[in-house]
Amino acid sequence: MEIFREFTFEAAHRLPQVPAGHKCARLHGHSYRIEVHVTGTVDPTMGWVMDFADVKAAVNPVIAELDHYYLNEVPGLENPTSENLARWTWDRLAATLPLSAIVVRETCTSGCVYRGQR
Ligand SMILES: Nc1nc2c(c(=O)[nH]1)N=C([C@H](O)[C@H](O)COP(=O)(O)OP(=O)(O)OP(=O)(O)O)CN2
Ligand SMILES: [Zn+2]
Repeated sequence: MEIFREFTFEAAHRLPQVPAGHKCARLHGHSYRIEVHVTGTVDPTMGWVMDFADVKAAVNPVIAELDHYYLNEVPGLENPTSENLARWTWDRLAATLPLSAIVVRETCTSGCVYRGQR
């Protein structure tokens, strides 16, 4: 079974590798949404994989490193694409949660899904 919790944060970024004149080379911001997906068996007594509150407690410190920051200045996010942000988030959480996917939504219509190594 897989459960997920969504987290939101606001941040600024620019994409340093895009060609000159690309709109994403300019400083701009997003209301990011990140889904953290966790997998496991359903405990027969509790009826859940894990308490959503425990997912929240594990993820909130990571979100705090991103919220209202300029992502390009966050170590490891010098090129803060959705893909790199998903991988960065996975790497921060993989030791503490049984992750199955990280979903990053940069806009209402664009994002990525990352399923890393466990
Ligand atoms: N594969 C990726 N492509 C792009 C990324 C990315 O992280 N991974 N990021 C961007 C920009 O950050 C951009 O701000 C978001 O892209 P886009 O969907 O083009 O945003 P818009 O809301 O401006 O889209 P429109 O539908 O054109 O208005 C670009 N590409
Ligand atoms: Zn952007």
